[in-house]
Amino acid sequence: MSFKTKDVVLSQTRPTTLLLQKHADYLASYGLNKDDFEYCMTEYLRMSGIYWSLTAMELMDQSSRMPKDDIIEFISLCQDSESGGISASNGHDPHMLYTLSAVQVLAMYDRSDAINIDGVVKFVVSLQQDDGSFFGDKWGEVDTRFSFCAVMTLSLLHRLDAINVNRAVDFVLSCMNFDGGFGSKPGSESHAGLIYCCVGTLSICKRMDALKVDELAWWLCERQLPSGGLNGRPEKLPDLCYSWWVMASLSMLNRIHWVDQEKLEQYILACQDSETGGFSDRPGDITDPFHTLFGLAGLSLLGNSSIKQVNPTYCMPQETIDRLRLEPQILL
Ligand SMILES: CN(C(=O)[C@H](Cc1cnc[nH]1)NC(=O)OCc1ccccc1)[C@@H](Cc1ccccc1)C(=O)N[C@@H](Cc1c[nH]c2ccccc12)C(=O)NO
Ligand SMILES: [Zn+2]
Repeated sequence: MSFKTKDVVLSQTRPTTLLLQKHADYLASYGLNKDDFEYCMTEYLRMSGIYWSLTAMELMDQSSRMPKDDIIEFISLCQDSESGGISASNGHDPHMLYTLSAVQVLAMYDRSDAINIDGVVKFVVSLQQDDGSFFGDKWGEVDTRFSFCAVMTLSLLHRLDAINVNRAVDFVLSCMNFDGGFGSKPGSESHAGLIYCCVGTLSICKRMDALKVDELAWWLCERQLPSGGLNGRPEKLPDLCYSWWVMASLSMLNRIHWVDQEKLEQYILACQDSETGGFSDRPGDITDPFHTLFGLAGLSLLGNSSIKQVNPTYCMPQETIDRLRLEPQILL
C-alpha cells in the first residue's frame, strides 16, 4: 500500500535566485491596460490589489514607480460618505477588507489625511457585535478575519480605544481549537490563514499570553511538505501564500526556526516566473500580484537582505510601523 502525500516536485530547471528587477517591472506594468480581462474581473478586490502591489514595491524599494497621486485620489473616491466605510472600487459596497487595504496604503504613503478618519472609525465601530465579533459589512457575515481588519485598521489610525477590545479578544479566544489553532467562528476547523488573523489580532491587542504556543507552533510547522512548501491545512497541496500565513504566525510566536528555512526558500524561489516576472502559488502556475507580495514578504522574513524588512503582524514595511510608533506584541 502506498501513501501518496499531496505535494509538488521542484524541477531541476527552476529559478534558484531572486529575480528582483523582473518582479518590479511586472508590478509596475500590471493593470496599466484597463481593458485587460483580468483587470476587469478583479474589480471587486481592486483596493486590496493596490495594497499588494504597493507593499511589494515598497519591500523592493521601487514604490516610486507606482502612480501615487492616482492611487490616493482613487481611495478618496471609494470612501462612502454615509457609512464612512471604504469599498474595493468606486460604486461598490463599503467593506472591512477594503477599508483595511485603503488604510494600509495611506499609512505607507503617510497620507491618512486623504480620507475622513472619523468616518472610518464610525464604520468599524458600527460593525462590532455584543459578543465582541465583527461583521464584514452591513450584510452581517461574522469571521475572525474581520476582527483582524478592525484592530489593524484602528491601530494604524491610533484609534484602537474606539472599540471594546476586551470583548474583541474574548471572541477570538472563543475560536481557539484543541490543536491550539483557530477557525473563522467558534467550532470552525483550524486554518493557517485564520490562525494568522487571530494571532495578529492578539499581537495588536497585546494578549498573546492566552495562546497555547507550543501546540499552535507544532500545528503550523506540520504544514511543511517534502518540497519545502507549506499548505494551509493537513492533506492540502502547498501554496506560496501559505508560506506567509504560516511563517508570519511562527514569527509572532518566535518559533520561525521550527520550519526548514532553506527548503522553504527553495520552494518560494521556484514559484517565480523568469519570463513574465512575479510569483505564483505553485511552480509553473500563472503569477499574480497577491502571490508576488507574499513570496517577497516570505523571503524577507527568511532574512533575504535584498528585500526590506517586513512586519509580521501588519504585513507592511517595518519602517512604516516604526514611523507610526506601533509596537505589536511578539513573544520573546
Ligand atoms: C480572497 N482571497 C482568498 O480567498 C485567497 C484565495 C487563495 C489564494 N491562494 C489560495 N487561495 N485565500 C486566502 O487569502 O487565504 C488565506 C487567508 C484566508 C483567511 C484569512 C486570511 C488569510 C485573497 C484574494 C485572492 C482571491 C483569489 C485568488 C488569489 C487571491 C485575499 O484577498 N486574501 C486576503 C487575506 C488576508 C490577508 N490579510 C488579511 C487581513 C484581514 C482579513 C483577510 C486578510 C488578503 O490578502 N487581503 O489583503
Ligand atoms: Zn495562494
